[in-house]
Amino acid sequence: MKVVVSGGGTGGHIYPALALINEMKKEDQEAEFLYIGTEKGLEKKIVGREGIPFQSIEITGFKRSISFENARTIFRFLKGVNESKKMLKEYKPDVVIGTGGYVCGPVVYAASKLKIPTIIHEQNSIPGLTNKFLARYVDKVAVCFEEAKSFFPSEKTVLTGNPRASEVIGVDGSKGKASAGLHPQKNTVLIFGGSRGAKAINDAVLAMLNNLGKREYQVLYITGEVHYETVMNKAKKAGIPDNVHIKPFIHNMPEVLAGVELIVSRAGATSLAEITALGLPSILVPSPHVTANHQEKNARALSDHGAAVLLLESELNNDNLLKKIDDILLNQEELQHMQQASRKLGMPDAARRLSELMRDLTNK
Ligand SMILES: CC(=O)N[C@H]1[C@@H](OP(=O)(O)OP(=O)(O)OC[C@H]2O[C@@H](n3ccc(=O)[nH]c3=O)[C@H](O)[C@@H]2O)O[C@H](CO)[C@@H](O)[C@@H]1O
Repeated sequence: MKVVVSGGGTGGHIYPALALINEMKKEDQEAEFLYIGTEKGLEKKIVGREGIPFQSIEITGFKRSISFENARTIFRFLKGVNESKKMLKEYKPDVVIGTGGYVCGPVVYAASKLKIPTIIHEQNSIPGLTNKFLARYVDKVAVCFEEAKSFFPSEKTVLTGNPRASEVIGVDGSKGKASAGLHPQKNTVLIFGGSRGAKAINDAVLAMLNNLGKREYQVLYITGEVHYETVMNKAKKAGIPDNVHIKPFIHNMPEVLAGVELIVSRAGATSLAEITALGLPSILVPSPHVTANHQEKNARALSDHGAAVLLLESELNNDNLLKKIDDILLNQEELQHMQQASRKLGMPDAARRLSELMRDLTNK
């Protein structure tokens, strides 16, 4: 089977695509893949590391106001459709899947016009612009939240979950701890702001560095590549405690997640799929800068069930973040209670479900 995968911009769209590819490779060693992304998104670097053939098109997102830039975006979309058609005619895939981000717009649209079977995968509880646009052209829509179903035509929409959930299961967490230089036995809180980092979380962590140093537990703190230098300069001035480990980005996230006890993060849908698959408690600070405030809705799907504590960015500061970490990590009963609630929401067989949907569509 030949598969074209397209999705990009941020990790939340790329890692599910890679997890699906890994599952399909396990099921069918002959399966072949082509990833279509952009040069500018995180996908070029991340997909490149996996040794998956990668081709790029040029595309940008729509601005909310009518502008000259939008006219250029429409021009780039049409150009992207033509480029995609050429790539698809040459590669001749059996199926094309889009996992979100602007780039999959022209790729999946072109595939549907060429009558190639198409699927989109929507990770969030509220869909993004590109998937809303593509929904009418594709054969199937795979979603991860019950709530997302209402945005798509019911006859083609299927709840599969996020394939990245399957990827974190059965992984050796002690390897993750060792790779990050962490103590093997100490309880650990992992703090990160999605795949690109978040300034609001970084500011709160920098302000509590000193107090974190007084704790028995240890901290793995991921700043996001673009924030790393600034954070390190400030952290060095404040003094970095021995139990706090700071990194720009982590490439073996499944191993690391499997080794920690508590998460502090944004509420990106792919991170949440990983967290619930592992039954990890979390403190979620949804980004207020996303379409239709979808991260808050994602976060509430966990906090309403006692699996996570919701902390709005408007209320975030070093004192209440540290207190919430202490309340969970230093209270075994609360920790276990949240672990159970989180695990109940996990969909660890998502990769198989999505892969099955792809096969059904191609009859292979
Ligand atoms: C600002 C924005 O538009 N964010 C969106 C983006 O978030 P973002 O890209 O931040 O997505 P998620 O938090 O859902 O996923 C991040 C992914 O990156 C991985 N990771 C993260 C840090 C790291 O150092 N190493 C690493 O591998 C995580 O394990 C996870 O697999 O896509 C999500 C999924 O559609 C959406 O819900 C988010 O709203």
